[in-house]
Amino acid sequence: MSASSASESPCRLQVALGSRSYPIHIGPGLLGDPQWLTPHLAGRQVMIVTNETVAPLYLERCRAALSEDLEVRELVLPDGEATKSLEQVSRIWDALLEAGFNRRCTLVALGGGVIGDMVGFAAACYQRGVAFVQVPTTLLAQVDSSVGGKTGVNHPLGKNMIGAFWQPRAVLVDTDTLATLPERELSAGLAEVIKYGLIRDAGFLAWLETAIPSLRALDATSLTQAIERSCAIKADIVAADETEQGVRALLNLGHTFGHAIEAHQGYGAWLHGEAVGAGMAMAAEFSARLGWLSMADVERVREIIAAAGLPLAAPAGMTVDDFLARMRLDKKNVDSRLRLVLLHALGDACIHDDAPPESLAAFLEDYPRQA
Ligand SMILES: NC(=O)c1ccc[n+]([C@@H]2O[C@H](COP(=O)([O-])OP(=O)(O)OC[C@H]3O[C@@H](n4cnc5c(N)ncnc54)[C@H](O)[C@@H]3O)[C@@H](O)[C@H]2O)c1
Ligand SMILES: O=C(O)C(=O)C[C@@H](O)[C@H](O)[C@H](O)COP(=O)(O)O
Ligand SMILES: [Zn+2]
Repeated sequence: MSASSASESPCRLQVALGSRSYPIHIGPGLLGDPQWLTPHLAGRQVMIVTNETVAPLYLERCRAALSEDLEVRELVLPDGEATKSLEQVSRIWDALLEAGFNRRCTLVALGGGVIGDMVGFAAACYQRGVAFVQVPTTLLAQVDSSVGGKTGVNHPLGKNMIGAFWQPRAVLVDTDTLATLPERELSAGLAEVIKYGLIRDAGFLAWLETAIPSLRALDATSLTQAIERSCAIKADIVAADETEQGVRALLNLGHTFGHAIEAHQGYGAWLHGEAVGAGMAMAAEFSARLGWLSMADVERVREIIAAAGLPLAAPAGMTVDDFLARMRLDKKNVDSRLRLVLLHALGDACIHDDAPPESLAAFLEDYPRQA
């Protein structure tokens, strides 16, 4: 993407949560410009937390947006989904205490969803809760993880099992950062973009069917359109149901299967977006088995997932029991009833806890595995 003037006015969305709200700013050149970050600082103590891949690319630019009179610290964590752990979150708490940071400090999460989820959780717990700002640098984080306040870490037995709902003060999406994103990570981000079309917006899905090549080619206009529409849908759903008592669970389309794949394969072997891509193909096909979706619609789902460069088949060797054991731990489940997000049409998702267990087991048995 081309860098443009930071004075260009970015898109501004709002996440409205009862009496509170926070902005999502989307545009090029936000990172190095003080006008976006400074208004959201709680006090003078600021800690930028990033990782070893993002630091050499963007830490200096982010640091430059903070004036000299602030007390700024930096913490660079290791990279990777396997590091999304309590151990790394503890390092954030250690650094905050060693710096003598108090309740008026602000954490800045500079990076992808792994950094955002961990920094948000560190902020939720430090001295019972401090301010944080999301500065997402992957497509996935810009369209999904930076918005909505789900924070946390993985457990060997399941994804995001330890965490808290803790909302950021603001989300600053600098679209210029996508220029350095590896192709595989861009595809992973597209999984969550496609998800929004599938659950809420058939028109957006139809647009994506034609726009996937330009999105994969990093066309700035198409990317900005996709990010804005994705964030608007997510902001709307989170505003309606902040803590996932109902409609927010729709954002989990493909995740019941996807999280099982990620945990079973070992965190990082499959990217989150890849697992969600295959998981959405599985959810579409299971919806068709139960008679809720036509095979023509399933084919459209499979085509767009494949066009985005995402896998369709489940991992080789992952058995029905491997799936079911992980799926039984899913956070959406109520008592012992397994809940799934399924499609009734493209653009219309529903939460189901009534799928016959024997149909699910038979479906998992039949679903194609990678060679
Ligand atoms: N909280 C939520 O609502 C939510 C939503 C979706 C996903 N998630 C979580 O987010 C995580 C996945 O996020 P992700 O896909 O961003 O993964 P990630 O954070 O691991 O980032 C992907 C890779 O890209 C690198 N990177 C980041 N920005 C870059 C840039 N601009 N240029 C080059 N490289 C860059 C990272 O260092 C990493 O290697 C998962 O843990 C998932 O569970 C959370
Ligand atoms: O924001 C949400 O709500 C989501 O479900 C978004 C998902 O894309 C994301 O992967 C989320 O972290 C999954 O949440 P979980 O509660 O299933 O762990
Ligand atoms: Zn997700």
